[in-house]
Formats: sequence, C-alpha cells, structure tokens
Amino acid sequence: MSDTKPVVVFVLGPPGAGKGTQCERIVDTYKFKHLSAGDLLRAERNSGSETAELINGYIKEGKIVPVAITIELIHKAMEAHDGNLFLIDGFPRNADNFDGWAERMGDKVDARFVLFLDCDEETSTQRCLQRAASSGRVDDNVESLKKRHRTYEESTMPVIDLFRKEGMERRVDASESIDAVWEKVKEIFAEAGFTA
Ligand SMILES: Nc1ncnc2c1ncn2[C@@H]1O[C@H](COP(=O)(O)OP(=O)(O)OP(=O)(O)O)[C@@H](O)[C@H]1O
Ligand SMILES: Nc1ccn([C@@H]2O[C@H](COP(=O)(O)O)[C@@H](O)[C@H]2O)c(=O)n1
Repeated sequence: MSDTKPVVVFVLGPPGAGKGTQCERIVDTYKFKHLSAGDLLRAERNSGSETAELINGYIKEGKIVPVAITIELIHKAMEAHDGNLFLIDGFPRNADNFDGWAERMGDKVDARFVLFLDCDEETSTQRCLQRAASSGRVDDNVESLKKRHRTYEESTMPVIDLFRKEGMERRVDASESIDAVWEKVKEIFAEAGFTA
C-alpha cells in the first residue's frame, strides 16, 4: 500500500451480475487493483489453512463468512499491493461485513462509492449456470444459487440500501450486454473524477 490513504470503490450486486467481468475492464482502464472477496476466500480455502474447512462450508451454503476472516484477507492483499486504488468486489455483503469494515478500516481508507450492478434473479441464475461449465465452482448450481440469492436479498440488499442513504450507491442495469454495462460504468468513473 502507498503512503497516501488508499482509495476504495466497492462493487456489489447479485451472483453472476457481471461484477468480475466489469472489474477486469476497470482494472485495465483505470489501473485499480481488483480484490474479489470471493476469490480471496476460495484461495484461502484451497490453501488448506486452518480456516479452509469452515470457509468451504459457508461457500457451499451460500452464507457469508465471519468478517474477521475476510477482512484479514483483504487487508493482507492491500498491504501487498504497491498502489493506491482498490476495487473491492463482493464486499461488504452483510451487516457483519459492513460493521467490521467500519471498525477496522473505516478511517484508514477513502471509500468513494459503491458500484451496484443490478439484475434480476433469472438473468443472474442463467449466467451462473452457463459459467458453471468452466468455473469449477462448488456453488454454481441451482441449489446453491437459490441459497445465494436468499442471502443476497436478506443480507446484501440492506447494506446496499444503507450506502444509497449515504449517497454512495451508483446503480447500473447489469441485465444489458457487457459492452452496454461498460459504457455506464465508464460514465460513473468519469463523474467520480477517474481518468483512463
Ligand atoms: N452483461 C452481461 N451479459 C451477459 N453475460 C454476462 C454479462 N456480464 C457477465 N456475463 C457472464 O456471466 C457470467 C458471470 O459473470 P461474472 O463472473 O463477472 O459475475 P459476478 O457478478 O462476478 O459473479 P459472482 O458474484 O457469482 O462471482 C460469466 O460467464 C460472464 O461472462
Ligand atoms: N464478502 C464475502 C464475499 C463472498 N463470500 C463467500 O464466497 C461466496 C462466493 O462469492 P462470490 O462473490 O465469488 O460470488 C459467497 O457466496 C460467500 O459464501 C463471503 O462469505 N463474504
């Protein structure tokens, strides 16, 4: 991490909304470091560490891992990066994530806005099921997706509502094509003062 306060943009939305897809383009264009909470948790699970089994259970059930574990992974990844712009994807996902971040990181970073990629459950499910052929993910199946959607509605939407009330939410209709979504995302980053 550089000496100046890290700038953070959060990326939220239902499973398969296209968060990772748009993050790749944001990284290429605006030179952010992309930190996906889901990717960090899957890597930790695959490392066979003492929390691996616990993390796997949460992922299979579409539940949210306790924040202490997730923040530790995000913080370590931020420390390891020699730059100032961070795109934190899939976090904060529930009140525990939100409160844990506020407590541990809130005053250490400059959180600019939340990119909310929004699409309906049917679109989201179809995208994840198509991705299943290549993703190898234990949770890209109908049963896990139902659970992930319930978690999204019950736990993540209230967090997005909180950000909206704070004027930090920037919503994009993610049911459009990848290129159409990208055009809207670029407008949001330009309005926030980021240059390509
Ligand atoms: N706008 C889009 N239109 C059609 N397909 C898309 C669009 N955006 C992403 N996809 C495809 O949908 C699948 C899910 O996209 P992606 O992995 O980016 O979603 P995500 O929001 O990061 O998912 P998760 O939260 O489950 O990790 C991928 O196969 C991707 O290629
Ligand atoms: N803040 C988070 C983010 C993710 N998880 C767990 O990982 C699963 C996959 O997340 P994706 O963002 O890659 O879809 C998710 O269903 C959770 O089980 C988490 O616990 N906390």
